[in-house]
Amino acid sequence: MIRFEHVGKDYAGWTAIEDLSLTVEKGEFCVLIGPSGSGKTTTLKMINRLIEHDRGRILFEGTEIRSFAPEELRRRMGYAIQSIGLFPHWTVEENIGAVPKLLGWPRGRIRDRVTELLEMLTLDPVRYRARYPRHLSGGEQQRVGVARALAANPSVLLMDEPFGALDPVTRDTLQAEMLRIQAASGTTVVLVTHDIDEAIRLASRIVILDHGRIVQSGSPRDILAAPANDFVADFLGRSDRGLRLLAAERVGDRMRRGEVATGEPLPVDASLREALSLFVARNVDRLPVRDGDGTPLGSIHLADLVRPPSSDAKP
Ligand SMILES: Nc1ncnc2c1ncn2[C@@H]1O[C@H](COP(=O)(O)OP(=O)(O)OP(=O)(O)O)[C@@H](O)[C@H]1O
Repeated sequence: MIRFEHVGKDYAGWTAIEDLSLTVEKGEFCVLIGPSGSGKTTTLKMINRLIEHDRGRILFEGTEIRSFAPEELRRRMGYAIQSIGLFPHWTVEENIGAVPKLLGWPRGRIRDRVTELLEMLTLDPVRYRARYPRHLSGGEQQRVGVARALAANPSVLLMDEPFGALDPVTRDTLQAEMLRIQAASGTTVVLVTHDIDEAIRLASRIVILDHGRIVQSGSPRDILAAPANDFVADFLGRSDRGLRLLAAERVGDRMRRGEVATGEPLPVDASLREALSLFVARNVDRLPVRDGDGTPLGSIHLADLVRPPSSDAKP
C-alpha cells in the first residue's frame, strides 16, 4: 500500500531522515513512535507530500507519489492532526463534508455521512452539526478532525497525535472507536504518537525511530518480548515491560475454553493487563470470560498470564 525505499530528507543541509525503508501493507495499523525530533512527523508528511522527500522513492499502491498531484493524494488519504486544523468559519458539517464536497458527492449523501460520523464519534448530530469550531471543546474539535479525515472513506488514514489533547477517558473511548472503525473498514492507518501504551493498544506494527532511522519494527508483542537494543528497552520502560507485554495480549489468547468459573465475567477482548488488575482487585485467581454478547466462553486463571500462549486458544 505504502512503500518507502531508501528515503532521505534534509533540512538546510542537516539530515532528518536517513535511508528509511518501510512497507505498510493494506489494512495494517502502523504506529510510528520515537523520541522528540526522531523524524516521525516528517515521515508521515512525506506520504501525502506535505513534505517532499529528497532521496529514494515513496510508492502509493505501487505508483511513485510524485506521479500524483498533491491534491489528489490528499483527497485519497485522510489526515488528522493534534492541532486539528478545522476551518474556523465553517460549521462542523461543512468541515466534515469538505472532501466529499470536493469529490462531488450529492448534498444528501454528504449530510447522511456527516450524521453517521458524528454518531460514531459520540457527538449528537442535532446539537453539533451547525456549530462553529470555536464553540466546541478541544476534545470535541479533535473528534471532528478525526471525522473529517474519515469522511470520504479514504484507503489510507494518516494521523499525527490525533488523541494528544484529550483527557484519559475520552482518549480511551476514541482509541477503542478507532480500532473498531479500522477493523470494520480495513483502512490502512499510519499514526504518530509519543505514547507507548497507545502504540501497544492500537498498532498491528510499531516502528521505532531514532535520529531519522528505524531502530526496530514489529508487532507490539514481538518488540516487547525482544527489544533490539538498550535504546528500545529503555524506550519501552524497563520496569513496565512485563505489564506492557500483558497489555499487548488479549484474554482470548490464553483462556480455557468451556471451563466454568464464578463471578463477574471478563470480556474476551480485554487485555491480559486488565485481567491482572481484576485478579488483584477482586482477590481471586480465576475469572469467567464472555464474548461481546455476554455468552460465557470459558475462564482464565492468574497462572495463565505467565503461561506461554497455546496455539489452539484463539477466540
Ligand atoms: N522545516 C524544518 N526546518 C528545519 N528543521 C526541521 C524542520 N522540520 C523538522 N525539522 C527537524 O527535523 C527533525 C525531525 O522533526 P520531526 O518533526 O519529523 O520529528 P518528530 O519525531 O515528529 O518530533 P516530535 O515528536 O517532537 O514532534 C527535528 O530535529 C526537527 O527540528
